[in-house]
Amino acid sequence: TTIVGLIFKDGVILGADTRATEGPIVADKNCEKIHYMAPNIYCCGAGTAADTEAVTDMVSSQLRLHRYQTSRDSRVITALTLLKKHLFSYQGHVSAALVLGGVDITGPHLHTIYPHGSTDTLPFATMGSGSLAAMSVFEAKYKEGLTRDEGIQLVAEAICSGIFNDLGSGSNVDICVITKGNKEYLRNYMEPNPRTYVSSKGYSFTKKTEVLLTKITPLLERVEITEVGEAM
Ligand SMILES: C#CCCCC(=O)N[C@@H](Cc1ccccc1)C(=O)N[C@@H](CC(C)C)B(O)O
Repeated sequence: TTIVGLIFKDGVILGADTRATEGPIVADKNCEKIHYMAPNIYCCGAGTAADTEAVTDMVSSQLRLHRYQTSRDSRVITALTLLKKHLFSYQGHVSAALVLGGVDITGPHLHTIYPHGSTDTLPFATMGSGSLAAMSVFEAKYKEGLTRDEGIQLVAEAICSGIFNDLGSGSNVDICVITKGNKEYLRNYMEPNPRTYVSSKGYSFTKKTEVLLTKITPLLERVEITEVGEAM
């Protein structure tokens, strides 16, 4: 996974790739890693898919109940505290590495949360197996006061760095733009790895191959079963 976040002029932008793996196998080519926490708060997840899904769902529900109790919009710090206390209590056994971002009455906020429960607050952040590739892009190009388009561009470039240089990341780029009173979830903002069109007409072989096949087929018909169940 490659997940990122940055603070720009008007708020926060989150980004993620869409690959889920099981060892060397791609288990899902287009999964969603940017989770809804509250109308103004989203969270990217890396690590064990089940853990990132479950922990963000749980805290999202807690935030919703808290909004009813307080009659107020959720704050990013509330989500941060609920997430880190839960992860810390499980001593790192819940393998969720998160990039939490949102805009509340106190302004824009971006945090990283590690599986053991430690957190950091930064103007730009990356997590997952592709985090080093993505961070190299931010270290080279991030600056304060980025416009919405500049921010989206930089997030997309950082995610693409993970997609093309980390085998644990791949497929598409998802982006989420959060500003005061507004959010845009851009699912599959980029699809830089389209599947090349597979001919529906089947395959055609060169003349030579056909000749070879006509020679081999009669031989195959003469294969005898030497022992029960054993074919030569
Ligand atoms: C779909 C499906 C099965 C997903 C299995 C599954 O959690 N894969 C993990 C890697 C992993 C972790 C621990 C044990 C085994 C396999 C994975 O792809 N994590 C990505 C993020 C999640 C949200 C998709 B990323 O961090 O690479």
